[in-house]
Amino acid sequence: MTMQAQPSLPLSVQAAGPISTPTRITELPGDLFDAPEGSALIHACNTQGSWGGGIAGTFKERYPTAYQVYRSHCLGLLRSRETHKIRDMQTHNMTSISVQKPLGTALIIPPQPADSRPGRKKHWIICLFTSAGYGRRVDRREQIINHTYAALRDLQEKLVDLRLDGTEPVPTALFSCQFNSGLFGVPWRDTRVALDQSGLHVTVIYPPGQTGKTE
Ligand SMILES: Nc1ncnc2c1ncn2[C@@H]1O[C@H](COP(=O)(O)OP(=O)(O)OC[C@H]2O[C@H](OP(=O)(O)O)[C@H](O)[C@@H]2O)[C@@H](O)[C@H]1O
Repeated sequence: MTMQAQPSLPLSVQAAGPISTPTRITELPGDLFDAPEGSALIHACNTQGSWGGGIAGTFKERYPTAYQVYRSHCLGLLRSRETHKIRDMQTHNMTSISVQKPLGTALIIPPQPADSRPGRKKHWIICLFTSAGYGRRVDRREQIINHTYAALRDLQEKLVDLRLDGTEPVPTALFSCQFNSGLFGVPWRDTRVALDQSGLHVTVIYPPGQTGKTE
């Protein structure tokens, strides 16, 4: 199945508009890896440098060089921490927490020449660092949601910088899976709210038979 990005909505990084702006998110059944050549595939990552199960395992198998870029990025930051301001889900007050880098950020990996295979499309890969741990050590749901908002803000800023830089090609469109909703155990509707509020134009692909949330 060949999927088209939202043709009337070229990739553009919009300032996060008011909540009432029309959603820029489309959900379609299919296979994320069928996304058009040159588009970016977004998935949720841990900060330990592991793409093990779930869709990450497929990313690792299809893009082994990109996986090494992701892993080196994580290992280089394992001893770095930074302070994040987050909203306490109970008191709704802003509070500061110390988190391990690169939690709450995005990593944009251009197509890696060594990952090219005959007949396979070249894709950018975007890692959203939404949980430090994985498996039994996965972060709590509210932490993952907080880091998702932060990582989407960081992605928006990095896409603006990429476009302003002008010396490098940019992803032709943004595609994602229903990230956080599998092994990270966060209901898709919660992540979808963060995605709606990010102001990004994203086509979300979900396996046929899994429910999407179409507008
Ligand atoms: N081809 C395809 N096309 C479209 N959608 C596809 C698909 N294949 C699967 N999906 C769906 O994509 C969503 C994400 O579900 P996932 O469980 O994979 O990821 P997640 O974001 O919840 O969690 C991240 C952690 O899981 C990983 O593995 P490890 O922890 O390392 O073992 C990472 O490394 C992180 O740590 C689910 O809706 C799947 O149905």
